[in-house]
Amino acid sequence: MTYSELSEQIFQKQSYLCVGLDTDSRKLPPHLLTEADPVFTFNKAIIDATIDFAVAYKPNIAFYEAQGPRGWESLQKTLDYIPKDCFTIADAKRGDIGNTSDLYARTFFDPTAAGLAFDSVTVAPYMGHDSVMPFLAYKGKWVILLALTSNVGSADFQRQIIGDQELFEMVIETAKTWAGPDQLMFVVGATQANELKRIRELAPDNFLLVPGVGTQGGSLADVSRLGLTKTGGLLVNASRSILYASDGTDFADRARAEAKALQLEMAHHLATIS
Ligand SMILES: O=c1ccn([C@@H]2O[C@H](COP(=O)(O)O)[C@@H](O)[C@H]2O)c(=O)[nH]1
Repeated sequence: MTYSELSEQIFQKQSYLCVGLDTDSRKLPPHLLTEADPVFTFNKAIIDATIDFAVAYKPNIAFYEAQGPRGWESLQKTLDYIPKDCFTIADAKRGDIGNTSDLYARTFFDPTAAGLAFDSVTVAPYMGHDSVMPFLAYKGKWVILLALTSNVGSADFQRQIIGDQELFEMVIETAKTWAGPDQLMFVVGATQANELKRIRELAPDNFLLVPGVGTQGGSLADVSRLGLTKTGGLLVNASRSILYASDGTDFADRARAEAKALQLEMAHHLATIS
C-alpha cells in the first residue's frame, strides 16, 4: 500500500486505528477452544467485528511463534483473511547483519520465496544501516523503525544524550537519510506523547505507528493533537483493550464496541486538522 492510499483510507474510514492481533492462546474465550484453529477463528471474528473502524492490523509475531508451526499457520491464514485495502504490519522487531536481515525481509515480504505478504515490518535500528537496508530493498514495502518505544526501559538507551540530542532523535535523523516517508515510519509510544512535538519537527511527513493507548494508558487525545498531520500521519494501535474486552461469547461485540469508541474519537480529532 502506498502513502497516498493509506492516507485515503484514513480519511475515508475517518480512522487511524490499527488493531493489534496479539492473540494469546491462553486468553481465548473458552468456547473457541474446541475449534480446529482457535487462534484463527478468534482473529477472524475480531477482524469481522472491527473492519468498519480500523485501517490497519498488526499481528505481533511473538504470539504466533510461541505456538510453533501451528502458530505460523494461524498467522498465514489471518494475513490472507485481512481485506486488501487494510494496511498490514508484522510486528516482529527484527534487524541483524545484512545477509540475515535479507532473510527476515523475505520472511515477511516475499510470498514467492515461502514468505508472507505483509505491507510492513517493525525493525530495531540498533545494528545500523546495513541491518535495515535489506528490508528497504523491497519497493512498495515499509520499514517501521523503533524510535521511542512505549515501555519504561525506553529510557535506558533511547533517551540517552549523545552530543546535543537524544539517541531516539539521532535514530530518526539518520534513518531519514536511508528512505523517504513513502517507505519509512517510526514507532513512538503513546506514553511518550510529550515528545511528539519534537518528533514531528524531525519527521513532519513520516507516518508514526503509535502503540500504547488502552491497556498501557497512553492518551489518544494527546497523541492526536501532537501527531496528526494533513495526510493523517498516524496509525494508533490498540491490542489487549480490544481483543480481551470480554472472554465470553460476546467477545466480538465487545471488541467492536471498543474499536468503534476509538474510531469515533479519531473522527473528532481528524475534523480538527481539515
Ligand atoms: O513501543 C512499543 C512498540 C511496540 N509495542 C507493541 O504494541 C502492542 C501494544 O499492545 P497493547 O495491548 O495495546 O498494550 C504490543 O504488540 C506491543 O508489543 C508496544 O506496546 N510499544
